[in-house]
This record gives sequence, structure tokens and C-alpha cells, in this order.
Amino acid sequence: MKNLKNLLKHIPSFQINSLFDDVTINSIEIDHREVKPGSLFICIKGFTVDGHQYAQSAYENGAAAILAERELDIEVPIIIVKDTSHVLPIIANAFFDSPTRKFPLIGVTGTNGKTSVTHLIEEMFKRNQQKTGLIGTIEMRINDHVTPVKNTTPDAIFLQKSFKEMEKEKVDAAIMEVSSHALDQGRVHGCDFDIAVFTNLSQDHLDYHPSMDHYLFAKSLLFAQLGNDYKQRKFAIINMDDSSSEFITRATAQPVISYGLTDKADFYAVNIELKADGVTFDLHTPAETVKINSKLMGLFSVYNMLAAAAAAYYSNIEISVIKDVLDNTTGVKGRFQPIANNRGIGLIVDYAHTPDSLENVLTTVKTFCKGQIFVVVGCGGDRDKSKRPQMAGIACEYADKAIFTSDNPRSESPEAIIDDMISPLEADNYQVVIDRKEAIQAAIDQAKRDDVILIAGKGHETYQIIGERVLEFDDVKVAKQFLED
Ligand SMILES: CC(=O)N[C@H]1[C@@H](OP(=O)(O)OP(=O)(O)OC[C@H]2O[C@@H](n3ccc(=O)[nH]c3=O)[C@H](O)[C@@H]2O)O[C@H](CO)[C@@H](O)[C@@H]1O[C@H](C)C(=O)N[C@@H](C)C(=O)N[C@H](CCC(=O)O)C(=O)O
Ligand SMILES: Nc1ncnc2c1ncn2[C@@H]1O[C@H](COP(=O)(O)OP(=O)(O)OP(=O)(O)O)[C@@H](O)[C@H]1O
Ligand SMILES: N[C@H](CCC[C@H](N)C(=O)O)C(=O)O
Ligand SMILES: [Mg+2]
Repeated sequence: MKNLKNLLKHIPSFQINSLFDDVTINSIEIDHREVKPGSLFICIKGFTVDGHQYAQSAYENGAAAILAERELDIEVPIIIVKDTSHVLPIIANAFFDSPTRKFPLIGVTGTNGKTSVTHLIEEMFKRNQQKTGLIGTIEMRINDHVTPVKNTTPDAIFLQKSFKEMEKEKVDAAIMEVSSHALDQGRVHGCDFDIAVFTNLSQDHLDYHPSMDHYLFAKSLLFAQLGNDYKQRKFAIINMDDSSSEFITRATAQPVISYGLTDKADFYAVNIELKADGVTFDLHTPAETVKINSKLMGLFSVYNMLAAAAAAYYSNIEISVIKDVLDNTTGVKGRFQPIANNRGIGLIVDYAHTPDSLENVLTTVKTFCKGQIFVVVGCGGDRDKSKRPQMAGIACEYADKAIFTSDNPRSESPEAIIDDMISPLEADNYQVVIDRKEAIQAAIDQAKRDDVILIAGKGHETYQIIGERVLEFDDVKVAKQFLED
């Protein structure tokens, strides 16, 4: 609970329609359906609707005050600011008393690898007998208590509220994925990051960002947000093999720790051996060199392990603990997840939904596949259309046979999405099976011993969004069902 007047001390400029010395705020809400008696409702002009149109309903649900960008004819204190979206994280942070100042916060950004890296870091803290908070694509969890999330990086209220919970649970660190959408919209403003990690940048989200430069700029904001207070030990951990690393480096005033595959980096991997059941390499850290024998697959996983190792190292976790996790981790659900079967087929469910990630996983499959490679893949609706033909081209180039199907078509026609994928294609080693279940069945029916089937795009997802409907769908369960038939 907070006194409204005290909360507003954090906003330098606003207008009010009445005096409100005694107004007590119990919660802050941006969705009128969540408003309870005593809430402060903040009207946000969204991409779809203008939250101001729900102000009256928020009042009817008991809002004690409303923060808006214009006057409203409603009988509660109305606080008017120029930009409610910008004020939202400031108020959320003040309402929950800046929880991220109370524990170390690690943010991971980049096109691919955020979930993989955050989970690895979490595992390292846990192996070190420390308490953790985690926020990302799959879920929010505090130690082992799980809360579902709608976004990879939730809105400022959900975030600050979660951090407050983490503070109460006395976590030793919080680790979170920071999406470019979140950075662009200021969802993480007020988060006191101690370590920021950059994985890589490749094409995605050009439905949202006007260009790759805008996308990169959004990513760089995480590094600018590390601030320039040298009294605190803050670090930017950057993949120096990625062509965007220089831009990201220039965005931060804090020390940069680099990782990569050459001895120019602070953390580097050499003598890498990609094997059918994992990867081995020598991990060089500023302290010592250790041999890693990991079950994770592919060169991209080496990068993820380097990023996680650097973040853990600068969180004072011993190399022996880091090695223990890298040697034993089995990875994240839906990320290069093998599905056991007795037909001698290698079946892998993976979350590759960008050209770069699809190329990375298919290249990895190629290193060990003794038979033919099948890939079942589609592209999400209402998302970057320009990645569609690129993903189809990569599928046909690296696989022997591609089966193009639906991902989450959302409001688009599944046929039109697949048409965008295949119309510029010159290759003909593909087949179109619109229904994802039938597509998986088609791949399993055609595959023989020693072949590998990669089911890409949906990974951990347990649903398929078709139009407005969210249907139950789990690539792992569907594949297992056909493997048992
Ligand atoms: C494009 C985008 O970022 N959209 C986000 C945005 O939605 P929006 O602007 O469309 O909101 P809106 O529906 O117009 O509503 C405006 C305001 O009215 C309020 N409202 C709305 C309806 C109502 O009945 N009552 C009401 O009060 C809403 O709560 C909101 O405050 O604000 C919402 C609330 O914070 C987010 O959930 C929503 O994410 C949607 C679900 C989404 O798909 N986002 C994707 C693009 C996204 O953010 N992805 C990234 C990264 C993915 C990755 O890692 O690759 C992520 O972090 O998840
Ligand atoms: N470092 C990496 N470089 C390239 N591809 C990767 C890397 N790590 C993982 N991938 C591929 O990208 C897919 C998604 O990985 P992950 O979920 O870790 O990324 P993410 O950045 O969290 O994605 P999202 O933006 O959807 O949250 C994996 O299933 C794998 O195919
Ligand atoms: N965070 C990504 C996930 C994409 C996953 C893919 N299955 C899809 O639905 O396009 C997005 O929302 O763009
Ligand atoms: Mg993720």
C-alpha cells in the first residue's frame, strides 16, 4: 500500500484534477479487468487499443485514481502526464520500492540463446546452493515455484511485483531474458542490472522494428542501462565473434568481458569437438582452463556455455561449480530436445524460429546424421514476414527433405504463410502439409533407421494459436504418439 501523493513524488511533472492527500493505492494496474478497489489504473495507448477507453470501467471496478494523458470526466483523482507508458515503469518501481537494488540482477539479450543462457546461469547458482529468480519465455520462477508468463519480458508491473516477491524470498540473484520489444517499450526501466549479457544479433522481429539498425539499437539499450557508477561492480558480457559486438560495446560505460572462440576473448573455447552425443572443449577463463564434456549439442551451445560461464564467474561462482553444471546439464525443454524411440530415428524438437537458429541446428544435425535429414517447420503468423523465405531456403539447403507446415498462424491464413515461405524457392526437396500433426506424422512415416527428424519452431510450446483459438498442441507429445503407433 502506498500513499498516492508519495508515489507521485517520483514524477517531476503532472497535472491533477483534485486534491488527494488521503488516497491510498493498493495496486497499480494497466488492464481494467485487473482493477480492484484501491487500484491506480494507468491508461496506456497500446498497439491495438487505447487504454483510456477503459478508464470508466476501471472506475466502476473500484479504481481509487487514474493516471492518464488527458482529462477524463470521472469522479476520482485524475493525474495527467504527457506519456503514461514512460511513467509506468517509474511508478511500478516506486510502488514496489526498487526491489532490484536488493539483489544482483542479470539480464540476457540477443536474438537467439536468451532462454538457454538464462537457464544455464540459474543452474549454476542453484548448484552453488544459492536461491534464484528467473524470468523468461518459458515461465517466471522463484526457486522452484513457477508462475506462467505471457511475454518473454513481462510489463513493468508484473516485473517489479515479481522482483518484490524475489526480494521477500531472499534470492541471491535474479536472471532474466530481456527482449528487444521490452527494451524498446521501456518495460525494464528501473531495473538495476548488475550484469548484462549479449548473445548475438540476426534477423527477427522486422514486423516490429523498422530496420536491423533499430533492432540493434533496442538491444544496446540494456548495456546503456548498466549506467556509469564505477563504485558498483557491473559488467557487460559480450560475444565478440558477433558482428554487432562493437556497437554493443560502445553502448556501455561499464567494463566489457568478452567471450568467443579465439584467445582474444576473456572467456574462450578451443579444441572443440562436436560429437553425436554432445560437445567437448577447453574452457579458458581468466582464472584457469578446464576441460568441458557437455551433453549439449552444437557450436551454438558452446557460445551459450561461454556466456553463462562468464556471468557465473563474475557472480563469484567457482569454476568447479561452473564445470560441474556444463558437464551435467541436459539443457532446456524444447531446445534441441531428443525424443527417445526404438526405431533408430533421431528425433529432435527445437525452438528454432529464426533463419540463424534454424541454420545452426541443421548444421549441428549434419555433423552427426548418418542417414537423411527431415525438417518439419513453419513460420509464425503476425510476425516478421521477411524471415519466411529465408527459413524455407535454409530448410531445403541443409535438409534432404523439408516438410513445410503451420507454426502459430494467429490471424493469418496458414496457406498464405506457407506460400510466402515457398514462392521464391528454387529447390524442390519439400512437401507441404498444412496440419502440423499430419506433417509430423508424414516425417515419421518416411524416416528410416539412422535418419534424423528435426521438428522446429515451437519447442516447449504446448499450444497452437489458430485465429483467436489457442489449441492444445505439443510437438513432443505428438511425435511420441506417432512413434508408438
Ligand atoms: C506488440 C507488443 O509488444 N504488445 C504488447 C502490448 O500490447 P498492446 O500494446 O497491443 O496492448 P493493447 O491491447 O493495445 O492494450 C492497451 C492497454 O489497454 C489495456 N486494456 C486492453 C483491453 C481491455 O479490455 N482492457 C484494458 O485495460 C491493456 O492492458 C493495455 O494496458 O502490451 C501488452 C501488455 O503489456 C503485452 O502483453 C503485448 O504483448 C503481446 C502479447 C505480444 O505479442 N508481444 C510480443 C510481440 C512481444 O512483446 N514479444 C517479446 C519478445 C519475443 C521474443 O523473445 O522473441 C516479449 O518480450 O514477449
Ligand atoms: N547461441 C545461439 N545461437 C544461435 N542459435 C541458437 C543459440 N542458442 C540457441 N539457439 C537456437 O535458437 C533456438 C531458441 O533458443 P532460445 O530459446 O535459447 O533463444 P531465445 O533468445 O530465448 O528465443 P526467444 O527470442 O524466442 O525467447 C534454439 O532452439 C536453438 O535452435
Ligand atoms: N517470441 C517469439 C516466439 C516465436 C515462436 C514461434 N513459434 C511463433 O509463434 O512465431 C515471438 O513471439 O515472435
Ligand atoms: Mg527466450
